Amino acid sequence: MSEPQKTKISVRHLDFFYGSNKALIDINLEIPENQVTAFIGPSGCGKSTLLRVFNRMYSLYPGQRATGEVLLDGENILAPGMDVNMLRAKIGMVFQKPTPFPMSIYDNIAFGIKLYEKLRKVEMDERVEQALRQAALWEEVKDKLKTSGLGLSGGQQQRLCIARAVAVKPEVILLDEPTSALDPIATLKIEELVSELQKQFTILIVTHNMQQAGRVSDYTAFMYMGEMVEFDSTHQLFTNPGKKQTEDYITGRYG
Ligand SMILES: Nc1ncnc2c1ncn2[C@@H]1O[C@H](COP(=O)(O)OP(=O)(O)OP(=O)(O)O)[C@@H](O)[C@H]1O
Repeated sequence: MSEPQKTKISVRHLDFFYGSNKALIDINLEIPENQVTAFIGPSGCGKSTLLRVFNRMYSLYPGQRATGEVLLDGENILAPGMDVNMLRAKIGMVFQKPTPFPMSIYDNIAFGIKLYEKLRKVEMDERVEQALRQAALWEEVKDKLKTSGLGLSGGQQQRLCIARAVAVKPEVILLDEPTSALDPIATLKIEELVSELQKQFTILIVTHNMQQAGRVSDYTAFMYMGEMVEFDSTHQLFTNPGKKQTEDYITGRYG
């Protein structure tokens, strides 16, 4: 039943440094397209650092650097000539804490679109609606689009951030522990949404929660102390891990 997966992102011999501190060590990884890949591992193992490499978020900070290659559809995004703004249009990100802008629900979505496209009012209205529908938020907010995004509940705010990310039509969405600040019901909604969005996007999710990785992801990467210990289908990794370190972690022996 399984067809060969097309690779969306290839990571080759990636090292990452915070100043002289090496936080990622020779990471190699092939991330399949239109699948959900989860990154798990104990606190400090480098999950968020790796995620932030994929949209060059780190290059905003002096002293942080990555070496090696990260190929997005074959193009090295670490190359010095890479257009970082274009890259961030292709690779959107949602953070752990919901971070709506202090503006209306409508403008939260329109803001990002305006950075990349010039749309007429009707087109913009359509795009905002489409993004909110994709984030399963439209029905809850359609009558209050002009009110502040900050007035929404935490779970709604996180879906607004997801809407904001999908509105610019990215190819990849990075989710950095997107449910850790949410209650179980809001968490479930985001998890359902991830499954839905995977039809259109390649999704990478960092999570502390192994049950969540098991529920939402097709592939799982287990990291430990800056190294990629094991990468496999989620089913295989959780039922028959190839490495003792993975087994110890998923059976709760450390972490
Ligand atoms: N801004 C920074 N400056 C220096 N070192 C950092 C910085 N951010 C992270 N590190 C270090 O890099 C390593 C990896 O951190 P990272 O946040 O990627 O881990 P993580 O697996 O995402 O952890 P957690 O699950 O706790 O969020 C850790 O040793 C951390 O101390």
